[in-house]
Amino acid sequence: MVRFERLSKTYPAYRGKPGVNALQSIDFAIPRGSITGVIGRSGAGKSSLVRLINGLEKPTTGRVMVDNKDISALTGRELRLAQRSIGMIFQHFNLLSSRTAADNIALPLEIAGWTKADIKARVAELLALVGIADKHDRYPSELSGGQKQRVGIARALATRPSVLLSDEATSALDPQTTRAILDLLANINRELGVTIVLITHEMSVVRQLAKEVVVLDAGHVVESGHVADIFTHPKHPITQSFLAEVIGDSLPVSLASRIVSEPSAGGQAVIRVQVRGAGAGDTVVARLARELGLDVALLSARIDEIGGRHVGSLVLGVPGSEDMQARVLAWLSQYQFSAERIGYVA
Ligand SMILES: Nc1ncnc2c1ncn2[C@@H]1O[C@H](COP(=O)(O)OP(=O)(O)OP(=O)(O)O)[C@@H](O)[C@H]1O
Repeated sequence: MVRFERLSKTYPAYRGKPGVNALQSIDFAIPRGSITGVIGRSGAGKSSLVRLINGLEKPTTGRVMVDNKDISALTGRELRLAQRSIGMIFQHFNLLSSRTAADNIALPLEIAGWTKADIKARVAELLALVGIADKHDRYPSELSGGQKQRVGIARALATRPSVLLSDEATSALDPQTTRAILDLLANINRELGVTIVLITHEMSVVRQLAKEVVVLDAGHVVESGHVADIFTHPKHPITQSFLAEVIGDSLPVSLASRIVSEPSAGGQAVIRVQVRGAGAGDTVVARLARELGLDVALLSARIDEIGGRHVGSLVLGVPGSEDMQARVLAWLSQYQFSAERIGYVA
């Protein structure tokens, strides 16, 4: 497990540039064997957090515990030994171009002083684990992005770490390859019990893989918890904006271009309804139409299922008077739907 205890990190002023409070009052634990997403925008402090976990940076105050060892207090040989229990994968893979896939994977084992025979057996095992046994003798330039990341994952797991840090590991990959790599990480977590810390700026990555999520903004943890809870009840505006990106709260262009701010005779009000909860969106349109005796149009809908709960939004076209629209909003609010009128269409 990884635990941050009242941690802060300040980079001192340098050559006329002011000091930076990169992380402040960081206090949370990443449970052993979990897959935890750490999400934040550029500059939120994600890379600083990674460097603190693997001991490349020292905290200004507080400490980082990895497997009950205070990594921030270790130096020299002790630190290098502790770092063997923390594997790391990177956005740009960081493979040595002069070494084959097998030799890249062997590198940490050579550094750890394994025998040639042990290295050979372990490398074969790792290549099979990541699904590229046939790429043993290939150089990085002969591999696709996904295959390079598989080599990166095998190398990170070589010394049997208890924690795997993934720093934007799928950011350079296409969506299909991203999914395959995230599936591989899920299998590794399940089979080896490795704790995975997913550092990312993409909520879609968190949604696919993580069970827990920590939202970082300007050096602070602004929200954390189970992914399904955060997706269904995001509290902080930064979390809401991440969610809007993945659950498609933005309107289709064809609809957005028709929306105007003033009603017109015979037109409809456009009402957006947030859907957050178990099966919440299933019957809302039918019930609304039936109970209020109204022809409600479904202009757009996007609903995902996350952790067994429905998350997304419906955009309804509601005909009739101001008074009728107010009744619709009141009806939705009575059933705990968050809804707003975003304009009108003719
Ligand atoms: N070595 C350093 N010296 C001075 N300031 C730094 C250093 N590293 C990071 N910072 C500053 O600390 C803050 C947090 O940076 P960090 O790289 O941890 O964020 P990030 O979330 O990883 O961003 P990105 O996704 O862009 O890499 C930023 O304001 C950054 O400019």
